[in-house]
Formats: sequence, structure tokens, C-alpha cells
Amino acid sequence: MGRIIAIANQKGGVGKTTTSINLSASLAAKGKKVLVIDTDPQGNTTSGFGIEKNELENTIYELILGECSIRDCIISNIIKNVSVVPSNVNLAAAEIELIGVDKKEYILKNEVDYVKDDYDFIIIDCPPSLNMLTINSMTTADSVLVPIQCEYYALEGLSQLIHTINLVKERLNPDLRIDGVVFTMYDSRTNLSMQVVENVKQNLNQKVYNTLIPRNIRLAEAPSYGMPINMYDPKSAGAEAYMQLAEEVIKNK
Ligand SMILES: Nc1ncnc2c1ncn2[C@@H]1O[C@H](COP(=O)(O)OP(=O)(O)OP(=O)(O)O)[C@@H](O)[C@H]1O
Ligand SMILES: [Mg+2]
Repeated sequence: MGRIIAIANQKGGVGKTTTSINLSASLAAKGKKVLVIDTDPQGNTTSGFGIEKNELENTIYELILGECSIRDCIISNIIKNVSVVPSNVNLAAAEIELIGVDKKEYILKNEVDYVKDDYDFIIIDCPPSLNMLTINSMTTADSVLVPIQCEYYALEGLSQLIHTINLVKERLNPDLRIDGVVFTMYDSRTNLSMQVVENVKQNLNQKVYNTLIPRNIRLAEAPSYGMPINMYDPKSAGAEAYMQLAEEVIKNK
């Protein structure tokens, strides 16, 4: 049965999508079957895998509205061992269209239940907010992986995120746990990065992954070629880091 990990932090631009794409591709390179679910109307995970996001008949939007089933919107093996539930800007309207819908917190979970035995890992990229899509992702997930950018305001908003995770756990998904924290855009040349890591370790009583994702220009370039880093530049520091993270995630059962 697949392990379902939501990649979440309501802070924007911390590396959720970069981690979703490259952790998934690295797990796949290690022989794991992976489904990536894009729940962000920005659709960056979708386009990051080279999918033309505005020409899709079925996306997570249709799935959330009950207009298609999950199998109708999965794009299979976009790269070897990676399948994608795509998203695009249409999803931005879902929040409003869900007003008054019964049990709307469980829509994604009910669909993922049909396919979770088909995969070793299901990775859900969350939008930068604590909205109904993020709640759906957390209701679906076994655990939440929190990317934290190595910058001065890193801790800001984390208590709110943890509060949300705890609320979902209490009311919607009793088995939900925090998988761990992963530091992104780490710059070994600056004291700031080191300080952020130390600060978070001291103040946040959570598992911290040993892998530090470096700030690496190749990671920023890869999406414009529609490729994960291990295809775009497998020898880059970014590719190596995400491979190492994948290994840690596999061990962190
Ligand atoms: N390790 C890294 N090194 C260099 N650039 C990075 C790295 N990680 C992410 N980036 C770049 O930083 C920007 C934000 O990253 P990303 O889109 O992954 O964050 P996000 O948390 O998904 O953002 P959003 O909250 O908008 O969904 C992107 O331009 C991305 O290419
Ligand atoms: Mg994103």
C-alpha cells in the first residue's frame, strides 16, 4: 500500500513544488512507483513534468467537483515510474464551488483510496495556503513533509501550520503525522543558512531530515525544460541532494 506524503507549507516559494517533483523523480529512479498529485492552481508540478497544463480534459479540478474519477485524470508514466494527477488555473474556482458540499474535506481521500495500492508513494504538492485543497491533502495523507527555506523568516507561520495539522488530525484524519522538515535553498557559504537550521532544530520539536537541499541554479532551470533534476542534470548538486533525500524518505517509515 502506498505511503501518502503531503508536501505543505503555506508560506510561498519555500520549495514545495521543487521538492514534490524531484523527490518523486528520485524515488522513481530508485525503482519506486510514484503518483504525484498537483493540488495547486499554479500547476507548477504539472508543467515541471513537461505536461501542457492548459490543454487537459480531466484535472484535479474535475476530480474535486466529482465530474471525473481519479483514474480518468491520471497521466501515466510521464517519466518511468511517475504518474501525475495534473492541475491548472481552473482549480482556483474549486474552493467556491465546494461551498455547501457535504464531506468536502474527504473528496480527494475517497478518490485516492481507489488507487493507493497501485503505488509505493503518493506525493501531494500543496498550494501556498491553508485552504480546502490543503485540508483535502492532509486528510488524504499519512504524513506531512514540510520544506523550510533557509532564510530569516523561516519559522514564521510554522506554528500555524502545525496547528492546522493537529486540527486535521483531531477532526478528520487521526493517523496523520508530521513526516519531517527538510531544509531547502541551503547556502553553505552563509552563516544565515546554518543559523536557520540550528534555530529550527531548537525551536521545532520535529524530525529534521539530514539532507540539506542546496541552493542550486540547475534546480531552478529544470522546470523550464519540463524535466526533473535527475534527467536535466543528474550530476548537479541538486540532483544528488534529492537522491539522498529519497533514500532518507524510504528509510523513514
Ligand atoms: N534548491 C533550490 N535552489 C535554487 N532555486 C530553487 C531551489 N528550490 C526552489 N528554487 C526556486 O525557487 C522558486 C520557488 O520554488 P518552488 O516553486 O519549489 O516553491 P513553492 O513552495 O512550491 O512555491 P509556491 O508556494 O508558489 O507553490 C522557484 O523559482 C524554484 O525554481
Ligand atoms: Mg508550488
